Order: sequence, then structure tokens, then C-alpha cells
Amino acid sequence: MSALLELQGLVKRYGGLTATDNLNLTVNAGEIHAIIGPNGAGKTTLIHQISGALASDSGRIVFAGTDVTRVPMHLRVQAGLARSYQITNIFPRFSVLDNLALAVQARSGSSMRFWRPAVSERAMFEEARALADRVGLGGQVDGLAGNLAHGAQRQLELGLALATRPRLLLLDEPMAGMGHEESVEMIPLIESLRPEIAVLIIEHDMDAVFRMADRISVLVSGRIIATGTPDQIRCNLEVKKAYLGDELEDEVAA
Ligand SMILES: Nc1ncnc2c1ncn2[C@@H]1O[C@H](COP(=O)(O)OP(=O)(O)OP(=O)(O)O)[C@@H](O)[C@H]1O
Repeated sequence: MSALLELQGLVKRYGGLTATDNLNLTVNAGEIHAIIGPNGAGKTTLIHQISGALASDSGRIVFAGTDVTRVPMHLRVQAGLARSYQITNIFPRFSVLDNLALAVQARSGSSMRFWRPAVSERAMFEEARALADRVGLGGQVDGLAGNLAHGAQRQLELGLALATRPRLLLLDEPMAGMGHEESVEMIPLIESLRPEIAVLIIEHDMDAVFRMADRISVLVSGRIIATGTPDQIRCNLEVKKAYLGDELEDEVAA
């Protein structure tokens, strides 16, 4: 597998606190790579740095062979590095289909081409419909986005991110606030992105992480202490000592 994203010696400081501490990480094309770690380990900070929402103090972020460390967020999105939400927000009073169509238009539109639509309206809605099907909302395209259940809204956010045609999707706790049934629907959806789209996911639901991930990296105090397959991480003594311990044995009994 080839490296799609490489983080080299990445650092982020908040005053005297080093939240990302000389961090190295590789995400391969087409893999689902999960980052787990205790509260305050630096997971959200890291996702912000990769997406471009937060500037890094030092180190390099290389995406698809290009150094994007100083590249603004919208250009990272155009290059195929997208984050689930915060790319396009849901318009609650628009239908599911219209939300997706707008996201398609946002991707294909360009300020240099404002005098004519970048894609025909028909093509735009066809793509929006295909995206709705892909994220399991094919039966709800006419409903208002604001009326969707919580889990379905997360599915729509995923659809909006897919409208950017990412090569790497950053997912920050996609199952947060979901009930068991909603999580169970989300897992195959994320798995279905592979191998076309690589996924870097932060998720507290250990059961979901250990089911889905090809590889897991464990983040403690801003440093990756281990990277490996779910089985390797499950058996890693340093990981058990530093973080997972009994919690992992209870939740992810092999
Ligand atoms: N804007 C900020 N200013 C100062 N310190 C911050 C800021 N954001 C985060 N921190 C600190 O940086 C460290 C890493 O925080 P971060 O939110 O990235 O961790 P996390 O692993 O995502 O935590 P959680 O699992 O609880 O969401 C923590 O000690 C946190 O208190």
C-alpha cells in the first residue's frame, strides 16, 4: 500500500502545552485508519491540523506527495483532503436532495465561471441522488434536512463530504450521540468507502473502531505510542499499560 498522508515531526503548542508532540503518522491509500487515545491526548487538535483549521508550529503534512502544511483548508479540500462536517454545513430548511445538490455545485463551481453553471442542473441532481443512495438516505431525499433523526443527519454530513470527491476523509467521532441501531448502520457505510477513499477516524466507540479499522494508532500526550492492526493493538502491552487496560479487554473481547 502506498502512503497517501504523511505527518512528519508535527508539533502544535497551546502556550506552554504541547498538544501535538513531534508526531509521525502514515495513512495508506484506501485504508481505514483509526486514532484512539484518552481524553486530552490531542486527537481533535491533530484532525484540525490535518484539515487546515489549525496551523502547525512545525513539522510537515504531506498529502498525495505534496507538502500541504501551509496550504489553506479550502485548497486541501480541492486536493481531496476533506473533513466530514465543517466543510459544508447542513441547511435544515432545505431538503436532503437540495443540500447534496448544493454541495455538488460548491465543488464543481468556480468563481471564474460564475456566468454559467459549472455542471448542468440535471447532472447536479443526478449526482446528489446517487450520493443520497450511497449514504443510505435514498428514501428520504424529499424530507427537510432539519427533520432528519440524529443518525441520518450524520449520514447526510457524510454525503456532503463525499460530494467534495475526497481521497482521504477525516471523520471526527461520526458515531457521537448515536444509539446502538444508528451506529450499526454507520459502520458498513464507512466500510463501503474503502478502497476508493481512505478514512482517518477518531471514534470513542471502541467496538466500532476494532471492527472497522485496518490499522489503529494510539495517541497519548500528543505522541503516537503504537500503530498496528486491531489484533496487534489489542495485544500491545505498552498500549494496555498506557491507555486501554481493562477497558479494552471488557469492550473488545477477541
Ligand atoms: N484552544 C486550546 N487552548 C489551550 N489548550 C487547548 C486548546 N484546545 C485543546 N487544548 C488542550 O490540548 C490538549 C489536547 O486536546 P484535544 O481536544 O486535542 O484532545 P482530544 O484527544 O481530542 O480530547 P477528547 O477525547 O477529550 O476530545 C488538552 O490538554 C486540551 O486541554
